[in-house]
Amino acid sequence: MPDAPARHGERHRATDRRRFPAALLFGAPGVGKGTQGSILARIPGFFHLSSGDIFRSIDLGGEDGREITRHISRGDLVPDELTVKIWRRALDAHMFLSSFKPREDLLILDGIPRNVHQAQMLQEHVEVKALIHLECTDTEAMVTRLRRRALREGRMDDASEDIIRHRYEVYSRATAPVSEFYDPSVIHRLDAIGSPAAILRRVLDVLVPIQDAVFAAPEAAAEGETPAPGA
Ligand SMILES: Nc1ncnc2c1ncn2[C@@H]1O[C@H](COP(=O)(O)OP(=O)(O)O)[C@@H](O)[C@H]1O
Repeated sequence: MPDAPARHGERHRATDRRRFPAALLFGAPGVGKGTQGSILARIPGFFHLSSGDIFRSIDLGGEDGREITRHISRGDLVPDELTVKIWRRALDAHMFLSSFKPREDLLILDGIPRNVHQAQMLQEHVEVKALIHLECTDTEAMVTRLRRRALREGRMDDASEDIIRHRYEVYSRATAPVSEFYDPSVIHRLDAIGSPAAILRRVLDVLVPIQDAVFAAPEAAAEGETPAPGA
């Protein structure tokens, strides 16, 4: 059941205390996380949840929507408490509608966690089995890609080159350290240069064995695997 809405600023306490096995799609803006995520979303057994997509689907006229817009339009991160609250609400809604089926689907998170504090907050909700770091050293190529995406999709976070460059600065300062939060055994660094299919193959090489291991024992998956720390 979806949780009762937590007030803004309150720590979100999920009523469903399961920790869902998850893989993180990680990397700089424009590196292709969303492309891989949307392909994975079409494969049975994966459930892709993008924090950016969640924010873009929120009613911009409401209180949360106005605050989110303020941060996104500057290329800044949305505050952690609000981010995790809304992310968890979206996850609960998908579970309620059975678009996310915890017994069958490996959760693929895209765009979250975006700093170490979010990584700590998410520990209560997910068990990170893999962090897939899509790497591309050609920042200029990615900036060009984002400018094209802005024209195509009208995204406010890519509206100007200044905002895009600010997003890179936020990535290097706040997001890149997230990969050090996790055990090195779960980190997979993949070359993000290549066709979507070539990169998909690299991503699946990591994810398929994890999916097999997590869902091989149906009763373990049915229990939602590991209880949250302190549960
Ligand atoms: N986990 C998060 N924490 C804070 N802000 C976020 C988070 N995810 C997305 N955002 C906000 O939404 C914007 C767009 O995110 P996203 O769609 O993931 O961008 P990209 O795919 O280019 O990396 C970010 O620049 C940020 O302002």
